[in-house]
Amino acid sequence: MDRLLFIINPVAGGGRAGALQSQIERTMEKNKINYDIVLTTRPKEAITIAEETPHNKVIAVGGDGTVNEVAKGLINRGHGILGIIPGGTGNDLSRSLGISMDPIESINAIIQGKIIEMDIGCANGHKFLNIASVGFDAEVVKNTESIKKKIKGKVAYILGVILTIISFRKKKVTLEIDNKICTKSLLLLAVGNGNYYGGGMKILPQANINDGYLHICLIKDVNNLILLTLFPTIFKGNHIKYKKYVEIIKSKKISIKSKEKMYFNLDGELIDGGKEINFNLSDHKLYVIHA
Ligand SMILES: Nc1ncnc2c1ncn2[C@@H]1O[C@H](COP(=O)(O)OP(=O)(O)OP(=O)(O)O)[C@@H](O)[C@H]1O
Repeated sequence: MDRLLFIINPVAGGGRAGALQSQIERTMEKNKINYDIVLTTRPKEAITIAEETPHNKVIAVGGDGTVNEVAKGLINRGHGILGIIPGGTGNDLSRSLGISMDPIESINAIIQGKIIEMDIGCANGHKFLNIASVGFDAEVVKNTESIKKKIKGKVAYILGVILTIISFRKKKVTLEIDNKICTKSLLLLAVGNGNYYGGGMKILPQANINDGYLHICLIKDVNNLILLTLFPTIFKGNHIKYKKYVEIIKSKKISIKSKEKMYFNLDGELIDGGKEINFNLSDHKLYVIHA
């Protein structure tokens, strides 16, 4: 078996990922697997570590932020296999890959090493693995970022959602999906390969990480009362039953244009998209260890 590299973010999940180190060491030694461990010391360091290491299998131990950084390093490098031991707050990509939240099971999945070739999405040229979105939820990310400076954890997400419901203004946009053009008043547009975002919300229940399509959820302009009814149903993916407000599509290419500047959420990171955002699939794939 290849020598494994575990990149542990000691602050992810409020220290939960750091606490997994001894369990990883014990399991690797018991199974006589060669491994190395490195602990990140600052944000974004995992990108450089993954990009420059000679190890073929690189395991991210942390939350979605850590996983994205390790994936970015491997994509920049052009080869390598990503493994994940969930240790963060959200762990949305792990959920989409069916990786267990139980450390014993996720470490065992690394040892078994079943590999899947994962699609990589692009939004205005920025690569993403899980979900990119525009509208209400991108605004939630923006509001949650400022709240997180004062309050950590799930409470920050909940407060971010409440603040966004109060302040959000819906957007009139022009969409082009598979060469069909339409104008819509939009609450949100989510595009992706994974199913979950925002710490466990099943926004794209139909998405598949390796089917060669981008999956799209379009939620039309609704009033706050319907939004409050619809919102809780997203956690289990039941929002798709509300066909009057929710449209589910799959496509290879989609673009969104607006008269106003738009921000988009790219796997949890907020990016200025200008007045036009183009989504497509990259020609490259990422090898990932799954459950
Ligand atoms: N040693 C470190 N000190 C501070 N931040 C770090 C360190 N190492 C990595 N980071 C940063 O920690 C951030 C959060 O990591 P991650 O998403 O994996 O954990 P999380 O607990 O799920 O976080 P969040 O709740 O913010 O989503 C990442 O953006 C990463 O760049």
